[in-house]
Amino acid sequence: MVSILLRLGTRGSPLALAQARQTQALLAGLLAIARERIEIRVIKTSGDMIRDRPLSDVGGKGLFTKEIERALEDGDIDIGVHSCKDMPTVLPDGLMLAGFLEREDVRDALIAPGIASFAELPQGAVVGTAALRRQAQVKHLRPDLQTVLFRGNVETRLRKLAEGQADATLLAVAGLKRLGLIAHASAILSEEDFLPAVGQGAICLETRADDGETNGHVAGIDHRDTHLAVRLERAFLAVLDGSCRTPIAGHAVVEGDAIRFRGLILKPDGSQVHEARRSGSVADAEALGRSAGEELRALGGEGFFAG
Ligand SMILES: NCc1[nH]cc(CCC(=O)O)c1CC(=O)O
Repeated sequence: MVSILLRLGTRGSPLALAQARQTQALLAGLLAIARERIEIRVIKTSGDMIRDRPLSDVGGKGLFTKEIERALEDGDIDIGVHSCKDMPTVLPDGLMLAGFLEREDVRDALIAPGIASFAELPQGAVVGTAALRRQAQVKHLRPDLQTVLFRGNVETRLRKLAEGQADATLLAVAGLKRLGLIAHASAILSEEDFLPAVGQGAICLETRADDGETNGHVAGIDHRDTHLAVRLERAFLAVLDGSCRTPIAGHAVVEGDAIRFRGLILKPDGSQVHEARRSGSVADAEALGRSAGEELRALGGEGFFAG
């Protein structure tokens, strides 16, 4: 009988399971641990159960992570596998993000049957999206388009589109690829027009800070460039997300020891956008992120920030 060495906790959605299997394969491959010694445990989160409201109305961040973090704290699992995009900027005491898997494509895709590009969407077309960021970006580029709430996992949104609940939807390329559904994409949207959410396309591995053995394993599969980029992006987000109830986008790219970043805040109706850019050394990644966040916080002004 093989005794379990590592227990991975993940949501039960098909995407979350694909991410856990990818983590399991990397741990098995890079660390030469038998796959049977790495267990995947499915943990339902409140985000999976609340289906009918925008996540921003029910407390937003943390809904996909809280129950997994509790299992980590209770010692029921050793590693929480999360979409980095769904991860709050402040973690519970005693937990840490020990590593990141190599990032997938960070961009958003347009799914619109019979249409080949965003520009081709007819006047007044209806775009289904759950993310405030995507809604604001759609409205910024095309004030004539309508947006409707489109929640649920990737498969649910594709079904709603097929049922005619909207003319188009936007989904992360990363999720579509991991699910083998990228063929549904009508077009990949440019980062210039649709800057992704902080952490988009990256998988992060959360552990107990004092679990040296597990942290050693995770360090062995950690992807350096993804780790540095996401650290910058999350430092940027941390400056803004406490005070700012407005759409935020940001993406950092590492090249050797250099890192560059572009971040945005938008009004939810897309009528106004503020941008910050930074470049520097990877040694300063988090400081660069914070300073970009502070620049936007200072620019924000009326309409961007909650009282
Ligand atoms: N907000 C839901 C969510 N969280 C992570 C992904 C997949 C993309 C990723 O790994 O960043 C998605 C779906 C989507 O935005 O299309």
